[in-house]
Amino acid sequence: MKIIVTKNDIQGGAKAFELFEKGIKNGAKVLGLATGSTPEPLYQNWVESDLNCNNLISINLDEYVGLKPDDPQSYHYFMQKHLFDKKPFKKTYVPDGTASDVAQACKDYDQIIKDNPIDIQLLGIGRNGHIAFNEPGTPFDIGTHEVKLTENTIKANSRFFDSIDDVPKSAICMGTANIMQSKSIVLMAFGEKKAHAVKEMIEGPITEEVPASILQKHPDVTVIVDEAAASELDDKYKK
Ligand SMILES: N[C@@H]1[C@@H](O)[C@H](O)[C@@H](COP(=O)(O)O)O[C@@H]1O
Repeated sequence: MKIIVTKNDIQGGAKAFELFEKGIKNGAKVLGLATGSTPEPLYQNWVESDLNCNNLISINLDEYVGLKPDDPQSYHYFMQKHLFDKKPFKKTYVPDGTASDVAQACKDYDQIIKDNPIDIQLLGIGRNGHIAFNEPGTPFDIGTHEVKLTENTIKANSRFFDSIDDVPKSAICMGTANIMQSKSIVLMAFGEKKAHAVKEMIEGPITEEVPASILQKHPDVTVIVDEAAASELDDKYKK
């Protein structure tokens, strides 16, 4: 894993954008994209840039079950607002949280990923080490699936909702196996609340209890962390 430590999230977002821009200029066509507060500085750099996205395909990691695309808390809405409205892509995919047959929607999403292998996958990380919504204990070898969100995640994500009761209880999300098939991965983490998860991901054992730890096995991962998120890391990673 390549670790880049930046002063803060603004610099981290700029660095992540540099990596995406370079990758796209070198031929990356399919991007795996993520939501949450972490990628916002990246998307801000993106929309302010002159990067043309007309030939790009995006495949998002996850979506809440039950939220319509025009629901302001949905990940569809987030992506439109932060990126796609300002930078139109050739095609964008986000899991269908309103599908009547969720199992079929998951299979369809696996097929989309198979047909469009991801060149660069963007990830954030949850405080418990989750990636996308792959919670601790999720098998490493599964594809897109419906996941019941843990109380920790519901609590952490309730900051985006009026009340904790409004947070959906489940989501459709790419599996760890889908993520590991991406050619390259850029993971961003900012703030001291992520410091422990970052340490476990990089220095801890590879275990399904820390979903992000599987990334130690991927040949091309860049981790962009600010000083706060890097604070628990061994000094040798901070150079
Ligand atoms: N499904 C998302 C993840 O993809 C994201 O990485 C995580 C962290 O969110 P944030 O970046 O807001 O800390 O939150 C959610 O659970």
